[in-house]
This record gives sequence, C-alpha cells and structure tokens, in this order.
Amino acid sequence: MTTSTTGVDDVDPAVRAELERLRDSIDNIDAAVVHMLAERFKCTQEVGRLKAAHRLPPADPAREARQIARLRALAENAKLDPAFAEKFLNFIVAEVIRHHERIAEETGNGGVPH
Ligand SMILES: C=C(O[C@@H]1C=C(C(=O)O)C=C[C@H]1O)C(=O)O
Repeated sequence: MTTSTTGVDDVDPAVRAELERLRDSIDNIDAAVVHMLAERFKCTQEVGRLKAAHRLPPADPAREARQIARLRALAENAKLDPAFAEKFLNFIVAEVIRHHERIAEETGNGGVPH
C-alpha cells in the first residue's frame, strides 16, 4: 500500500513536529489524570468502608449537588464546558457508588436504602 489516509507519514515535517509536541503534552496530561483518578478512588474506597461500617447509605445526593455546583463554577472560570464537567463528575460518582454498594454487600450491609 502506497497511500495512507490515517497516518502522518506524508505530512510536512514542521507540522508533524508540532503534532508530536502537542501529543507529548496530551500524553503527560492523560498520565496525570490517571494518577489523580487512582488517588481519588483510593479515598472513595476508604469512604465506602467507613460508610459500610457505620451503616450509612452508599450515595449522598446532597453532597453530589454541592460538588456539581462547585465544579460547574470552576469549569466556567477555566473556560471548560460546565455541562461536560458535570457529566464527567456524574460518570465518576456513579462508579464510586457501585463500589460502595459492593463494599456494603461484602460487609453484610447491602440492604441499606439510598
Ligand atoms: C465519596 C462519597 O460517596 C459518594 C460518591 C461521591 C464522590 O465520588 O465524590 C460523592 C457523594 C456520594 O454519593 C461521599 O459521600 O463523600
């Protein structure tokens, strides 16, 4: 095959260098996001164990509402789409709540309503 529509082999070297520079930064940012998420999940796992031990419900909608308001404001200041910030937080929180439900079940506390 002599042509490619997906690679950057035929691109001007200066453009390729700029693309590489930007992709290096994107890779660093993605690594930071993964590390920050890993730290966040370590904390939420501890919260899950604490809640299960004290028979607290896995989800806390009032806390989530405060986090959403705060993150939307932060996103606006940072020129990030607040709707995207809210969706992203909701995606993470949904996973955290699944973890908390599992911890509660494993602790024999799975019947707590939320
Ligand atoms: C971590 C908690 O549990 C849940 C997950 C949250 C989160 O991931 O930030 C926030 C509220 C709760 O629904 C908590 O109550 O603080």
